Amino acid sequence: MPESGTTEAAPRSVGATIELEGLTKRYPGSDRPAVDNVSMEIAAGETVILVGPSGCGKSTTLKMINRLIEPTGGRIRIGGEDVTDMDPVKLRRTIGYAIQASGLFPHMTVAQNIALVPKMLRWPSARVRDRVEEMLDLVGLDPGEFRDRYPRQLSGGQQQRVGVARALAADPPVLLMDEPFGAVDPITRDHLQDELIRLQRELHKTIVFVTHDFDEAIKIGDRIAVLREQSHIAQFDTPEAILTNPADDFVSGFVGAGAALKRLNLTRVRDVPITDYPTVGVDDPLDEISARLRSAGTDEVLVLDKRGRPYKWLRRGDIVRAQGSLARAGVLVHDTVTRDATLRDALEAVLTDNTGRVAVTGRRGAYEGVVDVETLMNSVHELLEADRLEAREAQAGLEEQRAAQTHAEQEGAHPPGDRGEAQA
Ligand SMILES: Nc1ncnc2c1ncn2[C@@H]1O[C@H](COP(=O)(O)OP(=O)(O)OP(=O)(O)O)[C@@H](O)[C@H]1O
Repeated sequence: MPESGTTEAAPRSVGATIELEGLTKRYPGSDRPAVDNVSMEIAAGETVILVGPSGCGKSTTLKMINRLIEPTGGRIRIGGEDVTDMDPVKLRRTIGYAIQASGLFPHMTVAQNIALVPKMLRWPSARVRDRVEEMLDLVGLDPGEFRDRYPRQLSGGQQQRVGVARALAADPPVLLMDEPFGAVDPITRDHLQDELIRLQRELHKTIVFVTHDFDEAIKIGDRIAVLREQSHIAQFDTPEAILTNPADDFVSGFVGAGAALKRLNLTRVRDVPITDYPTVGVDDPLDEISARLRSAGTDEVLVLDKRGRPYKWLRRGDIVRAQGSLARAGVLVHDTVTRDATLRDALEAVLTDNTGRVAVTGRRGAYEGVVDVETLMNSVHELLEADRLEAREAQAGLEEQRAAQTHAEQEGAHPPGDRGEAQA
């Protein structure tokens, strides 16, 4: 089992291995198992995504890992320890669990929700309090603002963040996530995905994540298990391998059309040049802003709010029309990306804001730079070019093989039924 470190206020346990061996679930009254004989090894600190069509058994597989559903056959080992027969309540205190629509208790405050498992584990109250603050900070919510709110006073995305904070509160080595971002709008969903990637870079938990969204799987997963009925594994590999080399028609069908464009999901904003852009503060005097615009050499500046977050794009003409106040001038920033966002997110943001660039933000949404549309287009071209080259090579290989086969057949060197391999 992983060490939980010292007994200080902020213990850090990293991920543990998960081994599923012949795991099977037969629901009473069904003539065939919902999950049939699944074996899988997940490394410590790895993020593994289970994807597959509705009803294929993803959730059942996931819930057997923390024994919310009792397996009818097979074994589960976590950190090398067989937990198949362990007290399920004890087991669940060592495994974080986050679900769609956050699963928060409505009559408890945010702080009480997050404190739930640490309290059950009888942590001293000062440590619980510190932990709640730390967790809220970790998921990008200001503790002062959110600690005492009730779930109904939060947006869907904020609820989901609290759900993740709660799942991580007792510092479990393993985190199970069942379509955690399934119920939020696409932009919030992208941001939550980015945050999970950032968190995981800090925390190194072992994460098993269920989704039926293949794009989400590509973005988040170190490896993806594509499942068919009864959780039979069609392919278990890295996103790159599944996109470029799907094991069979079922997997290609699941990967879907536009595999080249989907590769945009594999490149992150951090992988392309992020450049500086002229900025001004929302409280700066108008004449200073004008001077900044003149000296900037661009015909636009980015206005940051009091906390340094992108707020508005402001053009030269806007200042003239502003008549002394910025309130009605400029165009609000609708979408931003973090360094963990994919190029696809960035392209979408550029298209949403229609300014030719997107602002890149860091912790708590603070401005860090921009990525412009040319940079994005260059990367798209490079990706597509690489795909074309690969396709051309594959085609050339195929033609060579066929030519050799035709040649061999013409020579009549093969008895009937022989598939005609090329002769050396
Ligand atoms: N409690 C239950 N009793 C009987 N059958 C069940 C039960 N829960 C799930 N099933 C069946 O087991 C199969 C797998 O269900 P499961 O929820 O694991 O699938 P899933 O892949 O997570 O689906 P979805 O993507 O739609 O959530 C389905 O055929 C479902 O109808």
